[in-house]
Amino acid sequence: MATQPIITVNNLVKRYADFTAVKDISFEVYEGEIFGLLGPNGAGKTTTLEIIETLRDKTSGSITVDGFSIDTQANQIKKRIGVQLQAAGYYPGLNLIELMELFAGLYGNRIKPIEMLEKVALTDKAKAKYKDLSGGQKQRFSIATTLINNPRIIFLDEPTTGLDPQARRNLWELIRQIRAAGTTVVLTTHYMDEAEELCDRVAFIDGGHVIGINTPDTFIDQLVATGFERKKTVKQANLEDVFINLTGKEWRE
Ligand SMILES: Nc1ncnc2c1ncn2[C@@H]1O[C@H](COP(=O)(O)OP(=O)(O)OP(=O)(O)O)[C@@H](O)[C@H]1O
Repeated sequence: MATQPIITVNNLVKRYADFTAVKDISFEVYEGEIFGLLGPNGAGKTTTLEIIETLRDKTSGSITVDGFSIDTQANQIKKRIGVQLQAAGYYPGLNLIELMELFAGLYGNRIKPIEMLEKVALTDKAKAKYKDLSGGQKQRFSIATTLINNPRIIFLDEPTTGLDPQARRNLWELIRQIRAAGTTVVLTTHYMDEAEELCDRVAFIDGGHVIGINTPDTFIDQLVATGFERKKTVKQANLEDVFINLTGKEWRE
């Protein structure tokens, strides 16, 4: 695993009126990794992501993305990152191919929409409207839109929330494929099994502070070394294993 930083956040602070949501946080994301931002509701994850994505102003601190400063080179950063567009921007009258063409036009990029849909296994829905997709398909389409500008880094905010077990696992595979194709992935999630399975490193954010940053394995080993013992599981499987065993691993939508 390369440890070349592609995102560097130094002493980031974000105040909303008299409330400080992000309190002097610093971290690096390495090129080629899947990096998770974890933490309770309201911890400051989305605020931090949106500042890095150039969608929100910071109060103070410095950020570089792929070598470009957010203060002076935001346009360069925008060209190099992929951000999930809000579903509200998905014009209801257009099908997936037409939406892809529209977004590509906004980026000034020439892409083959069908190839983008192929990347996320949605070619058979090419003529469908976004509103008619299942939850998993909507997430995949949304991820496809992040890839239009062939970005160096993509940002995914809770990409598997609300998905069934098959769709979650298949989305993990899709995210791994995107990483394998050379794109760095930064995501937030409230699912710790997802972070453990998918992320190379995670940062825990709480109350606007980074309270820990490491690989999932190192965090777990450190906790175990303190004498922590999980209540012993006597069962060799859990209900999710039953679910997958009964209903299979394929996309179900
Ligand atoms: N535009 C805003 N104006 C005022 N306060 C805001 C604004 N946006 C976010 N906040 C506050 O900043 C804090 C951090 O919010 P943020 O959305 O970054 O948290 P989060 O970690 O992403 O939470 P969640 O896990 O619930 O998505 C919260 O207390 C939130 O209410």
